[in-house]
Amino acid sequence: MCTAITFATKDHYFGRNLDLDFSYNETVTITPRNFKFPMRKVDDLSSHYAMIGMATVVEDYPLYYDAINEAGLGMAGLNFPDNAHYFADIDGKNNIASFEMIPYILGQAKTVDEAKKLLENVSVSAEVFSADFPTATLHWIIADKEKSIVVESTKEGLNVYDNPVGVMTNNPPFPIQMYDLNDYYAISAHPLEHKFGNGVSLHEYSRGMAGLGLPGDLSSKSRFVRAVFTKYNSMCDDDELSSINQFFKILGSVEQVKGLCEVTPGKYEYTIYSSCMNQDKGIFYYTTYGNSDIHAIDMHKVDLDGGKLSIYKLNKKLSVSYDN
Ligand SMILES: C[C@H](CCC(=O)NCCS(=O)(=O)O)[C@H]1CC[C@H]2[C@@H]3[C@H](O)C[C@@H]4C[C@H](O)CC[C@]4(C)[C@H]3C[C@H](O)[C@]12C
Repeated sequence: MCTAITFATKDHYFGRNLDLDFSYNETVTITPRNFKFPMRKVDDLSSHYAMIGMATVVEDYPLYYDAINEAGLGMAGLNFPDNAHYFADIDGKNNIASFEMIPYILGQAKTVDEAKKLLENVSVSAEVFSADFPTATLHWIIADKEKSIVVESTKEGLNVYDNPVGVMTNNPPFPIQMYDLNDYYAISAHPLEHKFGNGVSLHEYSRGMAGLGLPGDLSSKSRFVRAVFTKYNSMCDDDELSSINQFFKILGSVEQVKGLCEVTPGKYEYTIYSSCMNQDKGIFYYTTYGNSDIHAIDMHKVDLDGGKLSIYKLNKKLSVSYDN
């Protein structure tokens, strides 16, 4: 399972938790403007917006999980098992393989509206990257500095939904997630008057009781509600350090601790990494399960007119500052 969020203070931020039981050796990868993205069914992208994000690089091809481009548009793929459906090639459509979706959109669109325009003629093709990888069953969140959408390719075709809360997890399909927020209508971060009549003596014996009912488990429906509630009630200063610290705290409210979610006998899902991308500055921040220090890679520190990938290995080793 995974959770992606958008967040704004003075700048705009986009990122996700990647929850899985193993890693595909992902790295922070910068793709400059003149790196050639070979496309299977449409013209290769030989000149495009530069992007930075988390990717597994296979034979010099970055298979992105989440990224932003130099214009600040962000996109992330999250698991959408049983519901994701990819198609055989359709005449007259741009048939884009699921692993090509992030470069296809971020390479060519500066905003959500431009992404929507591109998506009008896209069919997600069932083409696999190689026999060595399973087909990723994904849906995508796309966000610029103002708004966000969700893209779901199901048996019915390609659905594009406005995402007013800027949060996405996994199943069920996005309209159901949004509808189910109704169930939590009354939850609040502020103390409430009880509604049991004047004669009943009730008191709040603990702080936080107005939030009773907020789901605490790790299912994707529960993480969706919890991330939306946490994002909208969280408060922080608007400088960069306060903002990224707060972003990781919000993701922390839905992170997965090893051992709590068994996916196959003896194998447990956990938050392998959390990412936070500054959409205004082109900086990719991340933490890993093993090392909660925040690491940063700035896309503008490399030659974005180049043609070669810049690849940064993740720092997964814990270090402790001893104060005496
Ligand atoms: C499984 C990952 C999403 C995390 C998630 O939602 N996990 C929950 C699992 S579940 O709901 O509980 O089943 C997704 C996100 C990005 C995906 C990867 C990226 O799409 C890049 C390549 C794409 C290739 O086609 C397949 C391997 C792959 C390297 C993908 C493997 C896997 O599907 C990833 C890592």
